[in-house]
Amino acid sequence: MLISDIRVTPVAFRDPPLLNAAGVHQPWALRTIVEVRTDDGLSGLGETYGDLAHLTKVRAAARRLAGIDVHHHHALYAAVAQTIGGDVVTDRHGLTGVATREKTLDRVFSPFEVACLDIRGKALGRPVCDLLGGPVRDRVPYSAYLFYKWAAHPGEPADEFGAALDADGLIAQARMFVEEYGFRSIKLKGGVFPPDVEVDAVLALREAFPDAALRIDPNGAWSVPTSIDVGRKLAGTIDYLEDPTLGLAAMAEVAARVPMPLATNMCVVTFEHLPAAIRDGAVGVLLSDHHYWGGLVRSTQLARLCATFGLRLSMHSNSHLGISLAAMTHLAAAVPNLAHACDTHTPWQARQDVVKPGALRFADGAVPVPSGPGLGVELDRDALEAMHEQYLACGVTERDDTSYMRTFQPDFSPVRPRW
Ligand SMILES: O=C([O-])C(=O)C[C@H](O)[C@@H](O)C(=O)[O-]
Repeated sequence: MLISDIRVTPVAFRDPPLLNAAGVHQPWALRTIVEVRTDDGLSGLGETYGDLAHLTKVRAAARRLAGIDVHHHHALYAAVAQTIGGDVVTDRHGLTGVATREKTLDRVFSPFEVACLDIRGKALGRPVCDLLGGPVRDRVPYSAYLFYKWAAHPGEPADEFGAALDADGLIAQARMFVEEYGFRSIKLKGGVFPPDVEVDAVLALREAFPDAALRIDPNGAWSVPTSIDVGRKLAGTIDYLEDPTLGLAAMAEVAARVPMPLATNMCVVTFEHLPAAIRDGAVGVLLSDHHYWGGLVRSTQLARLCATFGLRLSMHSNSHLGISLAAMTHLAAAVPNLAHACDTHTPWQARQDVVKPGALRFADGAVPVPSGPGLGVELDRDALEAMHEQYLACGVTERDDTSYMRTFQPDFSPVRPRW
């Protein structure tokens, strides 16, 4: 089963005006859809980030992968590595060289790996989770993801979500998602308003949803003292405090002084970051994400390392479509030590998708693992074309707007803590 052809299609879809520590979501979210075809007529799907810098790397890699056997994960990884180059630079977390290169490589490799697993599953007539060790759960719990939100992007008509700029607005937003999707876990994207306002919002959510698992994530917007203060005020209220502050050293300082574990998708984003994080006790919960941990197989390896070193595991998400939701669900189904409901942006994004409806649905806050072969989702080619047209027309693409990219890539950092 040799790769014969790869099609890379950037798409854009409407994104509501969600507020976070780095600013506001743009009217358009960008993604890249990867279709891998083999010489024996099978095809598989992958999905990844859509900013121009990343898309350019994905396109360059796609040109080099013809002739590789879809079973040969290591050969695929090596071929993608050749297209990435070997720049050694310091990343924003002060870690050098290998980590930065590996981070780029893993991000570019991921959609190709997922597409190859989709093909291998289809060839065997088995779901992708069977290729990852088999399911340990047949439905994957997800979390409602609350954002402070403006009613509409400037100049645009109001959307169906409405505004949420205070505790009452967030509670209404949570009710909407809990009623429609059955979520039992709720995450608040914070770092927008003064910390005490956000503490009060979380306490209000606790009162409104006494049985829900709660978490808050300000994406590093708080100083060490503020993070400690917030952590202490939320003792007994949240399951974990996600990325309260920036960098491993600051996280370790906070972790030693708050009663709940700290979680991250910002200061541990590649395997090279793990030793120092474990040594310093900076993190208690790791948010995995196959889009940047190098695909599904490497994410199961990460899960094993977390089990070995006593880190709990949750799952991060960015604005995404159904191919990613399917991949996330297969991965989560096959990871025994996943301890928390996974993040997803689907409720914000489900109005338009590149996959045909039906295979993915939420029931009681969870997505049943698709049972069809491979990822179990089918490309809607008309929708793909329409969303590609939107990409060409939306104007974000030519700017390669990095502030836009920062909002959607998992390890963006505000320059310094804001509060
Ligand atoms: O930690 C997180 O959940 C994220 O970084 C996810 C997104 O980037 C989120 O902040 C967003 O959508 O703006």
